[in-house]
Amino acid sequence: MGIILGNGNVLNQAGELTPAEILVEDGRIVGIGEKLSRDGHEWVDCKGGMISAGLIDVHVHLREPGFEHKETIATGAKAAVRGGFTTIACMPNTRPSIDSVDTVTYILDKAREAGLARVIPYGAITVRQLGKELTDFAALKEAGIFALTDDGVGVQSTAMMKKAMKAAAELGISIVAHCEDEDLLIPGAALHDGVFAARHGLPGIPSESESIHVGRDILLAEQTGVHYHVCHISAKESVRLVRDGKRAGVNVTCEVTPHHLLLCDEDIPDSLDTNWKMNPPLRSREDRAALIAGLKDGTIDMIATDHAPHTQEEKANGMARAPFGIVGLETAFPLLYTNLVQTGELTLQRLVELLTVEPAKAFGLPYGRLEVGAAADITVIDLTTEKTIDPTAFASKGTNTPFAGWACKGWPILTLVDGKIVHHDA
Ligand SMILES: NC(=O)N[C@@H](CC(=O)O)C(=O)O
Ligand SMILES: [Zn+2]
Repeated sequence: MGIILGNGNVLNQAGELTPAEILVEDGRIVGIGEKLSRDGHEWVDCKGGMISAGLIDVHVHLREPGFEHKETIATGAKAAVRGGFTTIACMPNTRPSIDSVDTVTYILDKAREAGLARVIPYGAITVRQLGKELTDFAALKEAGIFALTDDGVGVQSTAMMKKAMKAAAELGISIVAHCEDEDLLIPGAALHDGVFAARHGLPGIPSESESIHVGRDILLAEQTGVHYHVCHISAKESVRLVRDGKRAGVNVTCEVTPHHLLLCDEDIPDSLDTNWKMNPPLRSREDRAALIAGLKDGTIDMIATDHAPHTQEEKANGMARAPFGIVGLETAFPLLYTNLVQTGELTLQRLVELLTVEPAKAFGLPYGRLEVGAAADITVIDLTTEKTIDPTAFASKGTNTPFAGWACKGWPILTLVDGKIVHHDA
């Protein structure tokens, strides 16, 4: 006996929503049609919502092991499926960091126990993410990592990055980079080096601290032939470098976060609320415009949340000392749908692609498509009911978001992973 997702709509080739039912059996999509035979299957009402392939997020901080007070694999995976995400890749800046087979295995086991989203851990590029010594790439690959990254910090040494790319290319693993040149950082700087920081007399984080690494790494990727992916791109110069790299035939991809697409430094409240502090920082209005242009022309390949939960106590430490990061899994789709699709900036079809097939394509994942034969990773999204973002209702332990109180449409109501219902807002 299977499950029929009825009373829903799918995007057709032309990007229009058309009525469709989906039949799921044994973890796979086995039928898509306007009316399917009931045949004793369980029937689930999609209430007129959009049925899409499950969303994929390649940039999530789950905090376990080591920082379970901020998030656990179970709470993060719950937040993921509530946000419509069926596959998430989790970052290695845990304690211990994900630099050994044991830690990879620990995370995969915990994720299986939680039984919610697919969780695929990244492996660290360097031991303890200290930038000094490469981890055992072959062993990490064998253990099942998503890709390699030292996210949370940039790989400072150019020689180390080149060595990492060479080794990763040989093994067919992607190198994913948090681009940040620490030489250009001022201690305590928390916000973009732009109009807002200047108005408040605060030290700023310059755009070139990011773009210098982007440029350096694209040249190294060209040399080594590795697939190189830029995390949370934020500066217009970085977008330009990726665009040029792609034109030159370099195997470079990049992601952008919902917050960098929707906010800029001038939106930060004068109260200096630390829910507006994240790394990279919200940049200028022009940077934000360049990110949207990059999404439209294909320079930017995908959207990833950079879900980075921290406790309210930690965030209460003031702008200079509070940790960088905001949560994103439970608000990404409604925010993007309401503020980019409904405003006419992006089509619904493109938004869905940026969260499904595009990340799958870039990283060679067998997910992200709603088609017969595919794994039944499915998300149903209510495009009409408006609700206000309420952090107290999050499944995530983190409530650190600048979007509290925003009214949005586009809320995921049903999520299936491997044919199993893991979230149902009935
Ligand atoms: N993005 C953030 O602001 N913070 C991330 C680290 C990171 O992704 O660089 C975190 O781990 O909290
Ligand atoms: Zn990062």
